[in-house]
Amino acid sequence: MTSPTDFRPRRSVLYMPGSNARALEKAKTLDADTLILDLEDAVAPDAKDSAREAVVAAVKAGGYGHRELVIRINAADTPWGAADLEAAVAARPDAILIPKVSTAADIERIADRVNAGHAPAKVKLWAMMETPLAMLNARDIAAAARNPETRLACFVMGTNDLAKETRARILPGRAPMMPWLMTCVAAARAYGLDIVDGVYNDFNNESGFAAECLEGAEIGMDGKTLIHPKQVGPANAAFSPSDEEVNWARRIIAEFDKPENARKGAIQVEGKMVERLHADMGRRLVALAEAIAARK
Ligand SMILES: CC(C)(COP(=O)(O)OP(=O)(O)OC[C@H]1O[C@@H](n2cnc3c(N)ncnc32)[C@H](O)[C@@H]1OP(=O)(O)O)[C@@H](O)C(=O)NCCC(=O)NCCSC(=O)C[C@H](O)C(=O)O
Ligand SMILES: [Mg+2]
Repeated sequence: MTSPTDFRPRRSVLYMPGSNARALEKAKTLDADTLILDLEDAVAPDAKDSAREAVVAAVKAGGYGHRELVIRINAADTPWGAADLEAAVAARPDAILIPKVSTAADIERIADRVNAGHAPAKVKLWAMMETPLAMLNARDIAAAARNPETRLACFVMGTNDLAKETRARILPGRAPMMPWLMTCVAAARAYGLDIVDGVYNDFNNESGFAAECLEGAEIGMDGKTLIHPKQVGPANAAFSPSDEEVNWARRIIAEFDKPENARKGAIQVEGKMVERLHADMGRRLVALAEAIAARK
């Protein structure tokens, strides 16, 4: 049986450059579920060291309320990777996001260093899925989560890097990317990971963004990574269960709870065939809705 505490909503996952003091402050007022304080691509090389200091200070100082805090570090093979990781471990965020993951060994190497730093178990590792090799190795990368010492908890799609590395185009409907998105959804679910969708760069295009959020929800994403505060509300709406869905789920659960249905695997509810798996899905949906409501 699930309970609301089993679900952490990750509908809106907002990136901000670690070098942008105003954004780090403003994020405390935004209704995002998760904040990614970025040290990687949003920060210019000259600003890497000061951004690292600012991000560590922000995480340690807190004030972000219910918002989950994630630090995205630079890759291990860059001049900043080692210092970023050490600083992130010391800051104790909810998660450290590793860019350009290509193999399970990439996760394991970082995990070894996080464990050596005696980070509490609550510090998870998230993996950016954004290289061609990661698409080919998605199952093996996700399977690393079978070992709790890897701390692996979530995939984050990096569609900009995927477009760069594969030369596939980012089009409305994302047909060229869909096989990779679905592969990563399947890999994540097979090993109990959450997964959040890639960013939508054209942040002033409200209808295009809404369509891509809907698409992400329909293919099974838990939420979407965002680049601008104006994307938070629409993402929260797109990835929240609707009242209609929650009420339907409650009706299915109630029918299966009736004594006369106790020994049945499939029943009719309001003219539709439902199975016990639909009651299981309904319980998850209700728990997610309750976790969202509890947040308010
Ligand atoms: C895109 C931006 C550079 C636009 O910034 P700006 O011109 O300042 O926008 P606005 O004037 O409209 O901003 C209005 C107010 O909102 C604050 N703001 C803006 N963006 C953020 C944010 N991300 N988080 C928090 N607050 C934000 C401004 O400070 C203004 O505040 P106020 O002073 O109160 O009016 C900018 O939005 C931006 O930098 N976005 C994030 C870019 C980023 O992080 N990119 C890297 C991650 S994406 C990526 O790497 C994906 C992946 O790896 C892949 O490969 O796909
Ligand atoms: Mg990227």
